[in-house]
Amino acid sequence: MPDHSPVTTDLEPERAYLAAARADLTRMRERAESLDPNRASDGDSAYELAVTLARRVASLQDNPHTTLFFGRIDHADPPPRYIGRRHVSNDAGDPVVLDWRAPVSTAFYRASRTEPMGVVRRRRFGIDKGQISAIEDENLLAADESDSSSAILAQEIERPRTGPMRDIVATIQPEQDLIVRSDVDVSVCVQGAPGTGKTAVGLHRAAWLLYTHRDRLDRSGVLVVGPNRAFLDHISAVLPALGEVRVGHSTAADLVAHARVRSVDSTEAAVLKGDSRMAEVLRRALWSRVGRPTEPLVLPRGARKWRIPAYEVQEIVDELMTRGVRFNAAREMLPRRLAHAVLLRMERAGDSPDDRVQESVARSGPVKKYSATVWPAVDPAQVLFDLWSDSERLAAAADGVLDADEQRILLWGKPARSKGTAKWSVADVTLLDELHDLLSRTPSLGHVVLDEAQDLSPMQLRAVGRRCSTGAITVLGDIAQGTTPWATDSWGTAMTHLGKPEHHLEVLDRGFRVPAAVIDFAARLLPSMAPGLGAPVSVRDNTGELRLVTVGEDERSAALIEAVRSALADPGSVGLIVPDADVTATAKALRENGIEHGQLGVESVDEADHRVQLVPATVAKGLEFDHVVVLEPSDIADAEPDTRTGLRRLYVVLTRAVSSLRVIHSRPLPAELAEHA
Ligand SMILES: Nc1ncnc2c1ncn2[C@@H]1O[C@H](COP(=O)(O)OP(=O)(O)OP(=O)(O)O)[C@@H](O)[C@H]1O
Repeated sequence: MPDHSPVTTDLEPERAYLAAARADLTRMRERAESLDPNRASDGDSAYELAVTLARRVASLQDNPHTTLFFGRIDHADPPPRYIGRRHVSNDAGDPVVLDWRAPVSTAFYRASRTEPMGVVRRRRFGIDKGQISAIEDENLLAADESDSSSAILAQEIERPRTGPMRDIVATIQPEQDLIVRSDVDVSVCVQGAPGTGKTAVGLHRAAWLLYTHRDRLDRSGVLVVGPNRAFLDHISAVLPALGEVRVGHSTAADLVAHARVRSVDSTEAAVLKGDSRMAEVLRRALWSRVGRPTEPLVLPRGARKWRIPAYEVQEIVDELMTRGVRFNAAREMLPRRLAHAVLLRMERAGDSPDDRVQESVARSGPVKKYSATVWPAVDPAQVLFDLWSDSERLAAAADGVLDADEQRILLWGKPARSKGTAKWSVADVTLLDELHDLLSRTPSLGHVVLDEAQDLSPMQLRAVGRRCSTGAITVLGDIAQGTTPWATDSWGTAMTHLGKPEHHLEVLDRGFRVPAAVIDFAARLLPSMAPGLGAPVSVRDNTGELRLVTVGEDERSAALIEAVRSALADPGSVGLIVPDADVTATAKALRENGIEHGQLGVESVDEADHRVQLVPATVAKGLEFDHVVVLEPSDIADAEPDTRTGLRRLYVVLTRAVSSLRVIHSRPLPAELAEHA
C-alpha cells in the first residue's frame, strides 16, 4: 500500500469542520469589532488601542481563496489537530485550528516514520478556490518503505507561477523547517543552489520568530535585506500573507544611504574600498582628528583663574581614547573630565564645590570652547573627502595597512572642491556608514534576514552586521551565484565580517524551481566558476523544456518575439532576460509587436503585474518566471569585468525558469556552456 493514500470518504466531514472553523473565525472577528477603544483611560491609550484593534480585526479576515487549514495531525488520542495559517478558537476557547508556528505544529512538518513524534497519521488537504478538494493520508506507523511522495506536495511545486512569490507554509520540508525554527539567538547561514527555497525559508523564519518571540522582536524590529527593488517587490507579499505586516524590507544600498550615489568606482577601487582593511584605515583617520593640546585650559571664575596644564589635558584625552567607547561618546565626556580636574584644584585650594559646580564648569563657555578645539565635532563626509583628496592624510591613516599602489588607487584623480560637491560611489557610502558607526553606535534590530549575501563586500557585510549586533541574523546565499568582483568565497569569512563567527551553516540541495533539463544545462558552468559546488537535485516531476535557438544577427529580434509569443501560449509568467545594453532596443521591439510588458530595474518594479517582464541580466537575481527567454548568453557573460563573474551571471540568469527556458543567440554560446551540447 502506498504511504500517501488519497482519501475520498472523509471529504464531507472535513468540509463541515472547515465551515464550522470559518464560523468561529467570523465570531472572533465580530468580537474584536465590537470592542470600544474609547474605554481606554486617556486619549493616547484610546488611539493605541484603536490601532491594535484595527490590526486585530484585519488579521481575522477570512481569505476566501484559501482554507483555514491545510493539514491535520492525529495522535493516538483525539482530538486531531488542524494546522493553518492562523490560530482559530471556538466559543469555549478551545483551539479549532493551530497556527503553523505553534510548537505543537512542528510535528506536522517533521514527523517521519523513523521519528513519528507521537503522530500516527498526517493528513494533507488539497485546496481549490477556498474549498477542500482532496485529502491525502500518510500513515506514520506503516512499516513498509513504499512510495513516500505526496501528490498534493507535487501539485504545489508544479503549479504555474503568476505574480509575486507566495508562501510555502503548507509544504515546508523537514530540512527547511529545521532552519525556520532555529533558536532565536542562533545565527544561521544557508548555502543553497538556485531554487532550493532559501528566500522562502528566510521569510518563514522571520514569521516564525515574530510569532514565537513577539514582544522582544516587535520592539526591536525585524528587517529583510535583498539585492534590489525588483526582488523586494517579488517577495513583498509573503510576510503579509502570513499575517506579518511590520517587517521592514530594504535593499543593502538603502541601508547605508547617507549620500546620493553619483559616481561609479573602477573595479579595483571598488574592491579595495570594500576590503575589510578599510575599517582600520577609517578608524585611524577618524581618531586622528582628536588634537594634541598645546595650551593650558584657563577658566576664570569669580576672582580666580583655574589652570589645567596641557600635559594633564593630554592624559585625560589619552584615557578617553582608550576606553573603547564611540568617538562622540568620548567627546561628550571631555568637558566633564576637564571640569573634574578643575574641581580637584578647587578642593586643593580649600573650597568644597559640589556636583552642581562641576556641572556648571563643564557647561561654561571656556571649557566648552577648549574641549571643542582639542576634540572637534567631525562630519564623516569630511573625513572621507580628506582621505580621497589628500595623499598625506591617506598615507598617515593607511600606513602599514595599504601599500603605496593601493593608496594611489584610492586617491581621486580630480578631487572635488568640497565634501558637498563630492561624487560618492556605492562603496563610498558604505564607508560613510562605517564612519557614522565609529562616531555613534548604530542601533541594532532584533533580527535581520539577509538574502543574496554572497554579493556583499566585507565592508557591506559589516554594515549589515552592525544592524543586528545584539540580535541574530539569517544569511541566505549561494557562492556560485556571486556576481560582484568582491563576492565572498567563504561563508565562514562572510559570517565573521557580519560579526557572527559563531553560527550554524546549513546546506539546501533539493531544487523546487528549476526543472532537470534546465538545471543540467546551467550546471555545465559550475566546474569553471564554482568548483566544488553541486547543482541542486530537481524534485520537480516535470523535466522542463529547453530550447536553444541559433539565428543570424538580423533574425535575432524576430526570433525573440517568436519565443515570447510561444511562451505566452502556455500559462504562467514570462521573463525575458537580456543583456543590460539591449534593454531599450528589446522594449522597443516588444512595443512594436504589440506585446504588453513590464520592465524591471534596480530601482523599478512593474506595478501593473504584466505577464511578460523585461529583465536586465543584472536584475534577474532571486526572481523566477514560469517561462524564461534569454537573449545572447555570451553578451551577458562578456558584460562582466572578468570571466568568472560573467559565467556566474549567466548561471543566475539560466536558473530563473520554472517550466521552460528558451535561449536565443547569434553569437556562439560560451565554451563552458556549449561543451557536451
Ligand atoms: N517546500 C516547498 N514547497 C513548495 N514550494 C517551495 C518549497 N520550497 C521552495 N519552494 C518554491 O521554490 C521556488 C524557489 O524558492 P526560492 O526563491 O526561495 O529559492 P532560492 O534558493 O532563494 O533561489 P535563488 O538562489 O535562485 O534565489 C519558489 O517558488 C518557492 O516558493
